[in-house]
Amino acid sequence: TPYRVDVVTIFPEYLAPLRQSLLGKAAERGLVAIGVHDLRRWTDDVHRTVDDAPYGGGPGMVMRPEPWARALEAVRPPGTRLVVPTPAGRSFTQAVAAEWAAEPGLVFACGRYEGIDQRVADWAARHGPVSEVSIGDYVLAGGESAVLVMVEAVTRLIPGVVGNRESVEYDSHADGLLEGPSYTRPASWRGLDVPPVLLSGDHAAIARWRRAESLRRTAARRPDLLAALPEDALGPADRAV
Ligand SMILES: N#Cc1c(-c2ccc3cc[nH]c3c2)n[nH]c1N
Repeated sequence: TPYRVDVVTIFPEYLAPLRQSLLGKAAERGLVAIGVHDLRRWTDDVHRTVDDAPYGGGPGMVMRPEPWARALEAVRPPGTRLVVPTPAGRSFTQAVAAEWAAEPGLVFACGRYEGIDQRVADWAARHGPVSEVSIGDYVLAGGESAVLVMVEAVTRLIPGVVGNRESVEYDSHADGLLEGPSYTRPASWRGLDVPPVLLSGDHAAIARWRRAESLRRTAARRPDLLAALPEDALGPADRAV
């Protein structure tokens, strides 16, 4: 059975890229099934109202709970994880993507305005797991871009979606570190040469070099990742770096 992704949004056309390329092919091959649903389908007034003023005052509008509850009752298979993108969420990481890729599917609730009435997530938690997550420390105008990011990160981990399995395992963040630099032909280009070890054919030396480059780059660009590594992640050879 395909990995099922459903997205509820007031901008369904924003999710059109989900039908392109990698994901489009995976959908054609029956590995992934994607549904995009317009929240306004579940409104009950002639104006198809989805928002209202915030209790307690403050700027902007808040998304009303009732259309969301009707939409999720129609779209969400019981027990399926509901993902709510929000700048106030827990961090979405490669580890979270891997966890979700092992589940049967996901339902995404895309907020707009100042967000969705909190009672929607609270109510939804009675019918299955709910994850309020953020894709980074910057502010977007809505959840749709975050959904595109998370759907890509999760579905590429589903077996068969990415042809070359190895490229998934050797990703940055797959082992908690950043991947090192990559090179291809020509060996010398505009006065810049490929590191000789990569042309040596000595696979043990190449593996050592790549590990050292990965550690060096991680220490330089993301020391937070290095600090977060489990105790036994760095071997004796790594300490030499
Ligand atoms: N995920 C995530 C987000 C958002 C986000 C998510 C949903 C809404 C709804 C209105 N504004 C939003 C911003 N901003 N920055 C992130 N990393």
